[in-house]
Parts: sequence; structure tokens; C-alpha cells
Amino acid sequence: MAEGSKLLVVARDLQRSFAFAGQKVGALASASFEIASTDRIALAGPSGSGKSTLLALIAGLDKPDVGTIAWPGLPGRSSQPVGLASSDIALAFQAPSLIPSLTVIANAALPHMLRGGGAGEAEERAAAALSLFRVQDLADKLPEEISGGQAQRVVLARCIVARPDLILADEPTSQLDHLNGMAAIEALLGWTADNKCAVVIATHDVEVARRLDRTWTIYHGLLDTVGPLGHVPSAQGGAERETALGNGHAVGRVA
Ligand SMILES: Nc1ncnc2c1ncn2[C@@H]1O[C@H](COP(=O)(O)OP(=O)(O)OP(=O)(O)O)[C@@H](O)[C@H]1O
Repeated sequence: MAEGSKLLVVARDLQRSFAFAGQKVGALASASFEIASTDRIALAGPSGSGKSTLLALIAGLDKPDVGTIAWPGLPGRSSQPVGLASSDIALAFQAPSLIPSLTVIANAALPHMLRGGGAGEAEERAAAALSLFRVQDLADKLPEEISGGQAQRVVLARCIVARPDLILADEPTSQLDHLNGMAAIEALLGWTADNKCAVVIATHDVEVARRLDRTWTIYHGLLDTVGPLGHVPSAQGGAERETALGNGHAVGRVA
């Protein structure tokens, strides 16, 4: 762990499966890891490999069937029951999550209001966050009036408004073109560095992964937190194999 950083999350031997159509679907077979306050982690793996499942467990929105997870550096999370979000973890999930009846700025302001902040300050913070992600001109629009990529940037703005200690983002720029996607990632990373906030980004994008400090790979529910980018453990426990970041594109090792 880097000097001056604190341990936010500790997980050991997490397993999670779901019942679907009378069958047991294994989503996460084995995951042990720690997240420190200075960490900037890419979570890479093919579609269906368990990335979203893992992020939901880290957020405390879901509970493992086996294994333990604790949030020693996140008192807000530790005091919340499983299934409820806490304001020290911010989430940008894949599915649309803006509240349809609220304007963009009201959506972005919400985390600060829920934390007990005043409306004026919440709006100020939201306006600054929307500017950071270059969507300030959309402030008075409703979610149905903006594009998917614009909505993703609003969600990232909403993530930073309550000044969390950890941001979990599930393919947060998947609906943006490459240039705008990278600009959003740069804005996010600049903010997390300035505000001592850890970040885990699930991504299929090699360029996004390269901008982070390390890459976790997940394949068939097996998490590898130490292998270099592009290597994932075999689901059968055999030799490691080269893989893509999830879309079938061969990738090089991150320097
Ligand atoms: N609620 C659920 N009920 C049944 N099966 C589920 C559920 N959630 C996830 N799964 C299954 O668990 C496995 C892992 O899913 P998960 O969404 O974590 O993968 P992912 O790596 O995030 O995929 P993607 O990159 O496509 O978003 C998949 O086989 C999926 O179908």
C-alpha cells in the first residue's frame, strides 16, 4: 500500500451465484483483494465474467454467498445494511440510473442533498461537476432529452458531488465516442487525484485501462489482482492464457 494511503476495502474468498430458470449460475467463483485510498484500478474481463457482480459486492449492494468483505476505511459503508448505498461510495452503473422526473442538475445535486447538504450548496457542487464533465449546458434538461453518452457524463458528475472516498464505475464511457470517453476519464481521474478518492473502473477499453495504475482481470468469475494486463487465469485452473480486455481485441502489456 502506498505511503499515506488507508485501506478502504478488504475481501476474502468471495463467491456469488444466482438461481436462474431453475439452474445455478456461478457469477463469481473466487475473489480476494484489498482496495486502498490511492488505488486506481481497471477491472477487465470478457462479457459475463463477473465484473458487475464484483462491483455490486464492493458497493455493499449485494452479499456474497461465501467469503467476507469489510470496509475498514469507509465508516459510512460499514454502518449501512447490505443493499443500501452509502455516500462514501459512489456508483456509476451500466443501466440508466438518472431519475426521469428530475432535471440533470437536480439529479447531479441529489447525493449531496441525501447527505443532508443544503439545496444551494448541492446545486453549486452539481453545476461545478457538470462543467467538469462538459455537460453544464444540459443542466435544465430532463434525462429523456439527453443522449446515452451525455447521461453517462451526468452520472459521472453525480458521482463526485458528495465527495466520496471510492468511485465504482461500470463501463462508464461505453456510449461515448473515443475522444469524449477519454476526456471524461481524464476529468474523473483528475478529480480523484485532487480529492484523494480511489476508483475502480470496469472497462473493455484498453486505453481506459492504460490510464489507470493497475489492472485486475476476471475470467469465468476468477479474479486475478496481480497478473499483468492481458493475462487472466484459466477457468479450469490450467495455464494462464492471453486474452483480450473483453471484446476480442488482443492487447499489449501496460507499461
Ligand atoms: N441477477 C442475476 N441473475 C442471474 N444471473 C446473473 C445475475 N447477475 C449476473 N448473473 C450472471 O452472472 C454472470 C456474471 O455477470 P456479470 O453481470 O457480473 O458480468 P459482467 O462481466 O459484468 O458482464 P458485462 O461485461 O457483459 O457487463 C453472467 O453469467 C450473468 O448472466
